Amino acid sequence: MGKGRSKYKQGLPDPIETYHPHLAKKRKVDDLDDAKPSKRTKDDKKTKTAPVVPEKKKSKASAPVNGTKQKAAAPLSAKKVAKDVPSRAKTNGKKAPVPLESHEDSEDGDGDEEEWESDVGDAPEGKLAAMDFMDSSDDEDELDDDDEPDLDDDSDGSVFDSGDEETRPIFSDDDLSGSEAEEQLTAANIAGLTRKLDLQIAREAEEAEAELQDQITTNIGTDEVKPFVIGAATGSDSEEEDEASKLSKLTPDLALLRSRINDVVRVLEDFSNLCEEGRSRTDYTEQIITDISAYYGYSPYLAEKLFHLFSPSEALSFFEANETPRPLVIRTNTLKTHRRDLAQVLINRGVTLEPIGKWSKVGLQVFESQVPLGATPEYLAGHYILQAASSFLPVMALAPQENERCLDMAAAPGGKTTYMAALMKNTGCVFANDANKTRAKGLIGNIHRLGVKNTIVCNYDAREFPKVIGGFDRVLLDAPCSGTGVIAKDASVKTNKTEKDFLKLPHLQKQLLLAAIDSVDHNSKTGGYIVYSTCSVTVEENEGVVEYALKKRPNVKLVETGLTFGVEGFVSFRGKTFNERMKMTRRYYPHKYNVDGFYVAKFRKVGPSPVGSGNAQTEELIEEEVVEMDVDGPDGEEAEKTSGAFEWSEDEEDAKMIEKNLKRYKRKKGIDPRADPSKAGTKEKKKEDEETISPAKANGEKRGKVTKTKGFVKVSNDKPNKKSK
Ligand SMILES: C[S@@+](CC[C@H](N)C(=O)[O-])C[C@H]1O[C@@H](n2cnc3c(N)ncnc32)[C@H](O)[C@@H]1O
Repeated sequence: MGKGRSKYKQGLPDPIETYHPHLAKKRKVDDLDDAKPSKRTKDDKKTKTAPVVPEKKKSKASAPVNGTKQKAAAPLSAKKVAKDVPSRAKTNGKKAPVPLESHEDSEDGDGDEEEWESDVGDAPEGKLAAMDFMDSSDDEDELDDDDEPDLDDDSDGSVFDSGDEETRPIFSDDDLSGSEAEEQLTAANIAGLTRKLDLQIAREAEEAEAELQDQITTNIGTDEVKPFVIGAATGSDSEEEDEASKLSKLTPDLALLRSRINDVVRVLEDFSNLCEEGRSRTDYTEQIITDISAYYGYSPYLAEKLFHLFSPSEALSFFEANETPRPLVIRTNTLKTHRRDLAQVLINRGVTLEPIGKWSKVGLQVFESQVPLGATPEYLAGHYILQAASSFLPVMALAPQENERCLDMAAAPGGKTTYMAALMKNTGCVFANDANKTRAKGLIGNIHRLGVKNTIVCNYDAREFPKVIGGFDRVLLDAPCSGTGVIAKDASVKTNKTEKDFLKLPHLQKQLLLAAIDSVDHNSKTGGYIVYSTCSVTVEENEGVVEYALKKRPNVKLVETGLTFGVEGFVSFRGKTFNERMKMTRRYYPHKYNVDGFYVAKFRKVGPSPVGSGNAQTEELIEEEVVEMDVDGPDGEEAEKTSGAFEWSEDEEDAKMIEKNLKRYKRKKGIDPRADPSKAGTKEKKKEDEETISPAKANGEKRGKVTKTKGFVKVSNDKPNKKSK
């Protein structure tokens, strides 16, 4: 059976709210087994026979576990371990060409097409033409400047959970003619869904059994047991032990490592009761970061950065979720078909699928398929695109309207551009830009295949906007990023992102965001919005960038994204305080929603950009302003003042506030505030902050007086706007 014909089963995704160490321990070893049958006996045996901690170690702090004394696993040097021994992540064979993996990728992520190509290679002869449409984004080109971040590292695609069994979503009103059709569809799908349910029930039974076994063998759940998890303070008790310790550094016992990770989580979450005498929280935290780094194969630097985003148990859920692929999702191209029709055709071809959830009317989650989805006649005809569910979100937040003029600043390979065009029903105009020429070619391929007719592709460094062209109604900046949200898809992120990347990328992102803001027409009758998104979960690439933009451009304000789910953005993080409105931004996590990690922020431009802005690349970055805020910490008075300075709590206060801030800004820049006749904010149109993001509604929304496609004319930035609409 060729790869393309393999079944790629997709279990029903379960959002994991909280990590249960005692459950996961067993599951983890099973995962290892699944991935590498040859390891099965060994690991399995170890889990069942080895105690959580070896019994030899003698220490006052050790507590009896199942009648034995616990022994701490030797502390491991993560770097050493990562170098010398196969980590858990490496042993699970994720890099092996597993059909499930290749099908998990989506077209709007880097390198996705490469994997699909191999599928097509195995497809029947007549379908080989599919390669023409799919060889678009396997290129690894970078921007010319060596010092620029690696532009091709961003794998933007990710996919979304369709929801749990109880709340199985139904097809939306717009694409179902009636309940009869739905019934037919469900009946046709029933075999696949039943199989899926059976698998889930079996898995739950297995987990329950594992939990029972676990409690028997380790006494986890018995509160009196204090885990002894950190190496003895005085060092080893014997030579024999030293040897054992050395050996374990070379060949870490994954089950033991795992066990210690679980134990440390327990300690950190109930520190006063479970901590060992003389050990600080920092000791435990350092230990768990070292262990996570070794167990999952992350650089210690990144493991630490990611660990601190969550509570200890949630962090573990996050790392765990990164070990499993997200579900495969396709987006119906409503320019060519309806979701119901597409679903029916694909079901007839042997595809098991269902709508991804009530929040989307165009997404279908695929559980199983008899055919390569990148080579069906419907695919070739552009009836759908393989697209991560999380990739829908920024476009839904942007909510482009018919006849508007929109810019997608970093567009290749075009998953979001083509969705924008579909929401706009091929009216108005979308400028789809990407700095990478080769990737831009892939963008053109997708645009053609999906029948998009309102889009102009261009190839600029987006920091050159709005010098290239400005005055847009809406701008999407799906920024190049570190990809810490898509580790399940690209495990190389675990080790190849350095501290330097987390300085360079935010710098670029800030420049791009300023350019995005400056490219929007604040006088737009229907729009005036900017959406910033990344497939990264780090604060410096998200809230840090947004905060910077708010400070640099007091003429924008954060507004609700309109997205119906997602965790609120941080208003404070490890001593940094952000604008209060930051909670309007949305964070998405794999362990929480079974989507790739993502971030979405929406701004409304309420006044003109500062005179003289217009080339974000050359504009000086005022990092100090952000740093200034940090020093006082979250509760500092100064921080309050600073953050409040750019905050609009009441709409009616906007005009005054904007004017004041603009004057202050101009004075700071040495510009006479009276030189600019435009009164910031006074012409602000009355608009709802909360936009409806339902694509159907977006498509059907009442429009202003905008008529046809606006011409490809240079509109000077924020000058009294005379462009013809
Ligand atoms: C996250 S991907 C975009 C994915 C795309 N929005 C989609 O949905 O298919 C980021 C893109 O930014 C592009 N890029 C990087 N630096 C850029 C720059 N300075 N100007 C414009 N595009 C840039 C990269 O080539 C890459 O295609």
